[in-house]
Amino acid sequence: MRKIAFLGPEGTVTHEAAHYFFAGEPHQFIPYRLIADAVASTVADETDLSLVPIENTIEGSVKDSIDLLVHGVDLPIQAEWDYPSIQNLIGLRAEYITSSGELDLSRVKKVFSKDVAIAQCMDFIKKHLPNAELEFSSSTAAGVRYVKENPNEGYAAIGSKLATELYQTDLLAPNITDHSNNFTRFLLIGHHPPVLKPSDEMKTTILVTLPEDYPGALHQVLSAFAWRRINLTKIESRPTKLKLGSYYFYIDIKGSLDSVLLPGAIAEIEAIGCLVRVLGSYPSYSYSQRAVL
Ligand SMILES: O=C(O)C(=O)C[C@]1(C(=O)O)C=C[C@@H](O)C=C1
Repeated sequence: MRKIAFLGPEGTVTHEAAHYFFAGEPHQFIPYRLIADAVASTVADETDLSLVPIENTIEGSVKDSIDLLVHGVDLPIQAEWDYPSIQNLIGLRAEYITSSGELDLSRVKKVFSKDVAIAQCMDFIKKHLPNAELEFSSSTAAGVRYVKENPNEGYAAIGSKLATELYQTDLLAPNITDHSNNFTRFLLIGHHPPVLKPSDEMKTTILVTLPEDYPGALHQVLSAFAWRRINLTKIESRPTKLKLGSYYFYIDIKGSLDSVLLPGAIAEIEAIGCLVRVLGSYPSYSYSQRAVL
């Protein structure tokens, strides 16, 4: 049975996404306290693969995950998929019920959740939780578990429906993200390729470090893809962490590394002195597709 590492404890959005895409397959999902710990378990071969959030509709890139892929480890991307990130306000209902039987959210004193999840719900927080301090937890489910363990404090958490059930808490307000179309893209990384359904869409992710003192290098990189009509779906710069002002580019490309044109584009940008590292060439799945056979 394949072991899949994820950001725990049980009940995170990552855990929900893992269940959804591997439904019906006998996988063992193993929770870790941090994304870095999950990925380290895959590096150490204690788990076969790690599932990590990489990008969100509202918040953009999950920078910790990108930096891990780039600086921390050398694990190839095996697949990506999109999963709806539905956040809910969770707590112990009895704490917020007035004598007339109404739910009074102005009594919430503190809200716990992962930074990314709090950022996804800022409109709701501003409007409905005027007296709540915000406190980051290591994951959404860690926040929900903490609220359950600390009753009568006026605490609430932002997290998944799965966490509400697992930690026997109440849904104080469902679906509170700023936009209903809130998706998170997850990457499955590791050396052991999973058995997956073929997908109509393949993607390739590369890291490009530009040569120094080469004016217009980024323009040349982009034009190597443009004139071949290769579609870039994402380009993001991140610091190399080696020197102030030094960046690499994280580029998602539509298409497989086996396609006719992509190797030529990569060779062209290497020829001008760019360093290119391929992070993976893999199937991409939307929410309506499931990845297992
Ligand atoms: O904390 C969780 O529940 C996670 O799975 C992590 C994470 C993230 O950091 O992007 C994943 C998806 C959600 O958008 C919010 C949080």
